[in-house]
Amino acid sequence: MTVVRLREVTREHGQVRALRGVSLEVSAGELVAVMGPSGSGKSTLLNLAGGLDRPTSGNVEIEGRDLAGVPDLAALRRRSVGYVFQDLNLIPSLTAAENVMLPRELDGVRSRQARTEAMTALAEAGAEEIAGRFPEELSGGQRQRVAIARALAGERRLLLADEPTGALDTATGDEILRLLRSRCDDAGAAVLLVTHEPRYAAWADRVVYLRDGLIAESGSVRLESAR
Ligand SMILES: Nc1ncnc2c1ncn2[C@@H]1O[C@H](COP(=O)(O)OP(=O)(O)OP(=O)(O)O)[C@@H](O)[C@H]1O
Repeated sequence: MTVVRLREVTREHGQVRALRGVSLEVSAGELVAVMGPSGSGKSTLLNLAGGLDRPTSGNVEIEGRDLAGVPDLAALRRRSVGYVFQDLNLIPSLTAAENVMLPRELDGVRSRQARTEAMTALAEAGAEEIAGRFPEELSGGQRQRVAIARALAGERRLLLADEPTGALDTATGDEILRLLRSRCDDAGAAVLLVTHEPRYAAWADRVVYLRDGLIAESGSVRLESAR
């Protein structure tokens, strides 16, 4: 089953053509790595795939729904899409658990259930013991785990991760990749992962290389030895 489908998507910012006609499908259970030089359009692609931005032309479907026809994109995003971006957007006045709960509560999930889900997701991300702490009390790696937990809570079908391993050490980066991978394998999520690191791309089923806003190359990987 296709979870996200982009058809001939372009995105222009004035004179800048960030994407120039990209078609891509990611199925349930599939992890696709997006690589390419700085400015090649990787973040733009992720933003469009998750409905955070709209294409100049072409269309994007999430779970069979064309986003152009969705009246409440924010609700669809909260329900179906988990994001882990580099600036993690954790809310400083909320604890780790409350940060994870917030999108679920906005979506109408009762507080008690949202908390249970948050604790499960934090445990999965290896961050259970910091549930009650505030972002400023956490290390970079711990904040990253909270952001991952927030993306995982509520069993969203599409996970978008823009360099989620950022400045983390290799062991923590590997752990995060293992987590994303198991979401694909065990829960049937579709994952789009932007990374500069071949080490992490090796966890993907497929790697898409962007260059100047176009897919320059696409191929399957299964470098078992890297895992
Ligand atoms: N809001 C914007 N306004 C103007 N230009 C933009 C905007 N967003 C992106 N661009 C331009 O679109 C192109 C693609 O940017 P994008 O951030 O998608 O690339 P990237 O591959 O993710 O880069 P990096 O690896 O540095 O994050 C770049 O030339 C960038 O300057």
